[in-house]
Amino acid sequence: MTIVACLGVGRIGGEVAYVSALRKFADELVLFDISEPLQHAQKLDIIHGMDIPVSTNPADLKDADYCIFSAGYSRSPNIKTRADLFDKNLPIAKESSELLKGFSGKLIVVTNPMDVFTWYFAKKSCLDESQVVGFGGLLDSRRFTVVLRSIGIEAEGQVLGEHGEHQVPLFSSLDIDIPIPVREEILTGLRGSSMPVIKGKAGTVFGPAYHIASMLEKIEKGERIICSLPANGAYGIEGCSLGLPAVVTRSGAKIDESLKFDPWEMEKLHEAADFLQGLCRRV
Ligand SMILES: NC(=O)c1ccc[n+]([C@@H]2O[C@H](COP(=O)([O-])OP(=O)(O)OC[C@H]3O[C@@H](n4cnc5c(N)ncnc54)[C@H](O)[C@@H]3O)[C@@H](O)[C@H]2O)c1
Ligand SMILES: O=C(O)C[C@H](O)C(=O)O
Repeated sequence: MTIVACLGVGRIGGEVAYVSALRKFADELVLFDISEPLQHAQKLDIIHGMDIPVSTNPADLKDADYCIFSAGYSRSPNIKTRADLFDKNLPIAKESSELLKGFSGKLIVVTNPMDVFTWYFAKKSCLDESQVVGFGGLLDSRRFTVVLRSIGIEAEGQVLGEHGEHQVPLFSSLDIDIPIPVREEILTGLRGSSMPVIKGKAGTVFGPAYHIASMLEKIEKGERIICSLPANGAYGIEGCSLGLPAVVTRSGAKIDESLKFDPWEMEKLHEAADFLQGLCRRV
């Protein structure tokens, strides 16, 4: 029996609840949002579709196996980067950590800037670091796969680093050599890949929700994923959480340190770490 909770049930939380019920991953849902009418509407909309117990009692959050943290502000077209949401979403993360007292499941951090809030919950909240993992790398990797396919390269893209401007697509693992100027051009495209969705429908929904639900399933199976974790010295990085390959289970996570980076990738990864260390110091 698996209980999935969503803390913040706007676009992302609502869709993840729906998709994880639809995929029969969740046997029970707990929905919490600061907006009571929205929370009620999301519950009704789900149970009008399928038979699944849905609690809206915040006291039930602590009994969930997985809690998706998706409360807070999202980007509008005039908010340039995810990092620009830091000041507005930090108080929401702090408030939410109060609601998570006694929670012993796995927290999946989605709210942006996601890597920084992963660090916050892992290092500064009432939770144990082993309970916390950030979502973003699987989505960025899929976007990279889509771009590679559009230029005739059939490969599964992998994107590490920040879920944001300092993302690091891995080119050296591809069968084909991609020159630096082309890499930079692709990277610029990847940085902007969610904006047409935000402009067209106010926020990304299906892509993230699909991959968050997949991530829960991969955690259950102990499959390798790309996710945000405090690096704690991996690849020579300290003082921040960022996207790395890892095997994550309910009880912990093991970063896969076997990847080999070329100099361009290594430089980008350390730029991501430098940037995120600055923000993580502020939590
Ligand atoms: N990591 C990723 O890949 C990824 C993908 C998509 C969105 N996001 C981020 O996820 C967050 C949510 O995005 P969204 O599109 O669902 O936004 P949204 O505005 O649709 O939903 C956010 C919800 O949070 C609620 N909320 C605000 N303060 C709260 C509090 N203190 N307690 C409980 N609920 C509270 C709001 O009422 C709202 O319903 C944003 O920060 C967005 O940037 C991240
Ligand atoms: O781009 C955003 O602001 C939303 C989210 O982080 C995404 O990548 O879809």
